[in-house]
Amino acid sequence: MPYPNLDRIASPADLRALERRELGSIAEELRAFLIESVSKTGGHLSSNLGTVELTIALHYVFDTPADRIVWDVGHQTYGHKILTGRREAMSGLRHWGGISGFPRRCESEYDTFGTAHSSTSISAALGMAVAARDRGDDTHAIAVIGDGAMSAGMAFEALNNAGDMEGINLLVILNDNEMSISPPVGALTKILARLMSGSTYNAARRVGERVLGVAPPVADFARKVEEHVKGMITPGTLFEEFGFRYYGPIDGHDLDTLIPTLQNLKKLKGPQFLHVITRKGQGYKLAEADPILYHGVSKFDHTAGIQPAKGSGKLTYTQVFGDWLCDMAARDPNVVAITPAMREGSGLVRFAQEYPDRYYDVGIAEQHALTFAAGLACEGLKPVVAIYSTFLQRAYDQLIHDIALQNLPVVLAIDRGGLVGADGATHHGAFDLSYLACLPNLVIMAPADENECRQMLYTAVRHDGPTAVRYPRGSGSGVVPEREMTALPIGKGEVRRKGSKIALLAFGSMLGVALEVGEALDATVANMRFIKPLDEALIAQLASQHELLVTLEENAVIGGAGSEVSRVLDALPRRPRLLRLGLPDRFIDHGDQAQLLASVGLNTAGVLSAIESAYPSNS
Ligand SMILES: Cc1ncc(C[n+]2csc(CCOP(=O)(O)OP(=O)(O)O)c2C)c(N)n1
Ligand SMILES: CC(=O)[C@@H](O)[C@H](O)COP(=O)(O)O
Ligand SMILES: [Mg+2]
Repeated sequence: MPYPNLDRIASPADLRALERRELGSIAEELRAFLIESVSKTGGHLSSNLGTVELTIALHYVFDTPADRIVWDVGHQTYGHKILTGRREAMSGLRHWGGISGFPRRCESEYDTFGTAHSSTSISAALGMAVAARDRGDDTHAIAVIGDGAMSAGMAFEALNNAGDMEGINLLVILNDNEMSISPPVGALTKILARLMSGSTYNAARRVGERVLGVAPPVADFARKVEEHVKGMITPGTLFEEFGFRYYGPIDGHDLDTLIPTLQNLKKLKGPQFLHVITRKGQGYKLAEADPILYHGVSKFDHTAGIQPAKGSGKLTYTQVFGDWLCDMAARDPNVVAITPAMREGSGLVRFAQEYPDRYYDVGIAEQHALTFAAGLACEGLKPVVAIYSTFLQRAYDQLIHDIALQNLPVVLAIDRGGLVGADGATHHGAFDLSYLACLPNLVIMAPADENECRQMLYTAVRHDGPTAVRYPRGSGSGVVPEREMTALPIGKGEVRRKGSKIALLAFGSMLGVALEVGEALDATVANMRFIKPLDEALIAQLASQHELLVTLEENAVIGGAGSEVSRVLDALPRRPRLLRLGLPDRFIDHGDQAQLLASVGLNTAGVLSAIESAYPSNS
């Protein structure tokens, strides 16, 4: 499809050289390009369609990159990437060697701050605004944050800090589309809904029209907005109480409102808060109708839209978890489930429908999710927190201080353990075994197949103390879980293949590779199952019978399961050689999961070659 207007934009400077009336056609083409491009690469679609006009308006009004735009989460930055010289690169979005799906400082000077985990934008923009003030320059820092991301404690910590700051050019733009990935939850959602409901929104729009229609000088703008918006329309909004001047809500798809509003706000000093209303999926009917389905997509035909998956016949680990949870809830009325805003991704849709009174979506609030679970556990409930490995990083102190230290029976169902693929470095579950293994009281399991996942979850819920079951993104080898649930003996692994000289100790997802390597080398293969407590007796037995032990894990090699095996070996009278294989000490980019595993040597060929180097066949 031709994009004659977009073709003229190689950078925001080209955009700023245009007449305002020309921007409408840029928006139209940008939106069409986004749909075409994302349908070929996959990626986050709904949020990007919703921020087309806002992106154009920001780069048109502000002097980027000197003025800093910090995009919260950053999943809505495709338009920004296209307008900042990366249109060609969109064909490699989220693919091996291609550009990231999130802003990255190393990718462009316009990417002022790396994001992907939510709710960091106000803090980062505040830091930039304070630095600019202290340098004595007049640049602006703008945080663009969604209504979902706004629910996190960190966003409010930043507001609290910023609202008390003198002389800063900070603008927070709340991009309110009344959606997180799924519908937003909590009291803030209700406050925002009140701000934009019926008479308030319409009255605000009329104020905007009057004020902007006469293009008043800035002081007049500020005074009128204060009189009308503050005095008449939204007395004492939450954000004003935090020390911000609140403006809006305004229509985030109307360039004729957005641009003069931003131009006026640019002239004001101090913390400003602009409430913008957008629609997730705007301009693509299918995404407007189902913004959840189009939040994050694989390649699809954009004319036909996303079709029901044909299905590989294999269950994903997420589905295994979701099915287990429903079965478990049917058996045990004390089981409750918690998600920090990841209902779909964590496999909780069915549970939410079948057990609405036992389902808690707490918003993007991982820290709270864990402490909330701890409170429930204190009262005899059996909370299961469904959480991605990468987002659990947010709640580390809560895990230590509120759960592990008090030995509370909270089950962590940790999804996306290991390399996740296209989301890349920000989202890989690369560290959980390292940061969990050092915690007293915690039992940590990693299933080697789908049935083991179900049985481990059951083992976890039966255990009277904190537990973690860590499983990867996607499906396993296709093992169908048994309906029967049987608790595993805690801290016991199993030998899956007997060989000689070399023993492979596989943790979780690495068992398949270990078995292939075992066949090739006639090596012993153990499915270790537990990272904590480790099966020390099994390790001692393998140590006594083999010359080389090889640990395999899809986790940072530093501090992971292999390190724990090493500690066990230290205590033995005879210590065989140990080769620890896992993720290297660097951040790993985006790409296809199998490609990424191969790139770090965690496929069969890579493991064979590492063993050959460490223990040449003739040695
Ligand atoms: C700390 C953290 N938790 C969860 C997520 C997963 N996540 C990505 S986008 C998103 C929804 C964000 O909603 P909002 O900020 O309103 O943006 P929208 O998708 O509506 O554009 C969530 C929960 C995340 N990126 N970071
Ligand atoms: C931006 C973000 O954090 C989520 O949308 C994430 O990309 C979802 O990942 P999954 O596709 O693995 O559920
Ligand atoms: Mg939103």
